[in-house]
Amino acid sequence: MTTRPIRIAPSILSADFARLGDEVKAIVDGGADYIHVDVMDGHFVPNISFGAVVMKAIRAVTDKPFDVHLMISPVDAYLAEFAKSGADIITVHAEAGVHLHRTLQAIRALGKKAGVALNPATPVSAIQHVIDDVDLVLVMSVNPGFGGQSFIPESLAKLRQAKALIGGRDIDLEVDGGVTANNARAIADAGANVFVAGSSVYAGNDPATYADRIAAIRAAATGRTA
Ligand SMILES: O=C(CO)[C@H](O)[C@H](O)COP(=O)(O)O
Ligand SMILES: [Fe+2]
Repeated sequence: MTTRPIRIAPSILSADFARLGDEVKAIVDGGADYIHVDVMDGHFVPNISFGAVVMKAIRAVTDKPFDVHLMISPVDAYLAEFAKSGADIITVHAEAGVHLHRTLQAIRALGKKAGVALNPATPVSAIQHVIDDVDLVLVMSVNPGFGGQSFIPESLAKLRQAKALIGGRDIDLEVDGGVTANNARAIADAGANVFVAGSSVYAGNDPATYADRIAAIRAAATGRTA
């Protein structure tokens, strides 16, 4: 199991968008460590979500770090806008452009933490030569584009490989897709320390349930009983 602090990052993709500010506040009150913001362009992934304008509007609700997952290609032209609109961690996909090294440097030059995401079919070796240019590695455990999908079991082996590549570096290992209290222990054992959870936190959109769901994932990930 990882020795890095466990962070729970609920994805607002499954929030009730008609009450988005309240939904963000509710997960903060429920114990979220990060706010995971899924930006989809209808080109890199087959779905469109929202952009920097919406993210900026919810930035005022909390001081918690915004963990922004950009499923955009090409992405470089949008980095400054997301940085200015309140992102703390900006994660781009390794598959989204041919100049990944330049993109990661651009994120750091904006004063933000740089993350790199891997689709399920992309090998860990794709980021071997940029590992010293990132603050976070995101292993997609579903094909990106939609919330509510099932965790791909092969992701556990991939997380172990990513953890081995990270070694002793100061880099977070994030898992995204199909994360629940039932698989969080195995995921933590594979080396992840940042857990994105959309539908398993927001299902039913009842704010009264969020704290228990976040606590259950955290307890499973840390090996405690909820
Ligand atoms: O990046 C994503 C999808 O592309 C989402 O962050 C992810 O799917 C979270 O949703 P869920 O926990 O419901 O799987
Ligand atoms: Fe995501």
